[in-house]
Amino acid sequence: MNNKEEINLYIEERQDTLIWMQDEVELEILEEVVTFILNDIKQKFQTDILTLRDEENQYYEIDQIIEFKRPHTYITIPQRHDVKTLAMNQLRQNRSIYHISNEKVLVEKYKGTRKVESVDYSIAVIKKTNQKYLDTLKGIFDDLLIQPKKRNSVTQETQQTIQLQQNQPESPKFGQQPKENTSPSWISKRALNESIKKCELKQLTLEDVSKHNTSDSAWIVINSKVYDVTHYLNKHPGGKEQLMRGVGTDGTPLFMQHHPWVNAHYLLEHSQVGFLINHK
Ligand code: HEM
Repeated sequence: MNNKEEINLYIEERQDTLIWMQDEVELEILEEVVTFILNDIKQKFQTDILTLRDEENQYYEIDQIIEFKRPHTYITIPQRHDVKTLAMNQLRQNRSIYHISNEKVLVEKYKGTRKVESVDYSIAVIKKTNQKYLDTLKGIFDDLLIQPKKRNSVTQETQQTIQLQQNQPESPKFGQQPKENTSPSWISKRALNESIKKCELKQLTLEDVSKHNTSDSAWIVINSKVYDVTHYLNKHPGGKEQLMRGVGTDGTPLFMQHHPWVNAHYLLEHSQVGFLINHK
């Protein structure tokens, strides 16, 4: 007998639940539906980059969520602290349930416990919408990046853009060296990430840092670099409370007092939000 499978995606007041019958729906279709939902989230929150993690704070790519059937995936947007991810046991106001088959998706939308909408999408429409989103993205990339030496065909380029989009951003675990990008591509994913990151790193004052002094948004300065350690708090080997002592401040002296041998930048490179500048 076949069982029901379920995946939940969470961001702010929103919960998207995918339900399908085990072994009846092709993985490729599930991936299209997850992509469809994530594209919608990207548009609503006006961002190109989403980060996906499970309850253990482990990072995932879209295809991995499906492959490993992560039941709960939390979506965050790097450096957007106005977008909160609610705790698991908190009720979400906006819930959509996607009942998926190989031909169509029935979406039921709820506000609280009240059902407000029920829509049918054919898989073809979902694929088309995803493709449209990619084309828009491709347009933006084309404007931004150096063109490939040889363009083979539109489909191949689109395929590469799919890879770029789905692999964004790189997903190392805290404390782990990110894997080198070895896949051939007309623009190195790493170079792209780095250029995006460089643009995003801000010049910050101690006053800016002091505003992020809670466990919901915890910034710390170590050696003139500002890191967002919100997600490292529960991973800090010395405990959350110890790390909180330095949050919102230049934590370099405390850091050096306890463990001058620890390479903070290696551990927190991907959580850097900027550089400390002297104000006045
Ligand atoms: C600035 C505020 C901080 C304080 C007060 C603090 C304090 C501590 C304390 C008391 C320990 C336990 C040492 C022991 O077990 O004997 C510890 C361990 C550790 N902390 Fe921190 N810490 C701070 C910031 C950080 C930051 C920003 C990082 C990292 C990126 C970090 C990474 C570590 C690591 C890796 C250990 C384990 C060290 C080892 O096993 O040798 N800490 N910390």
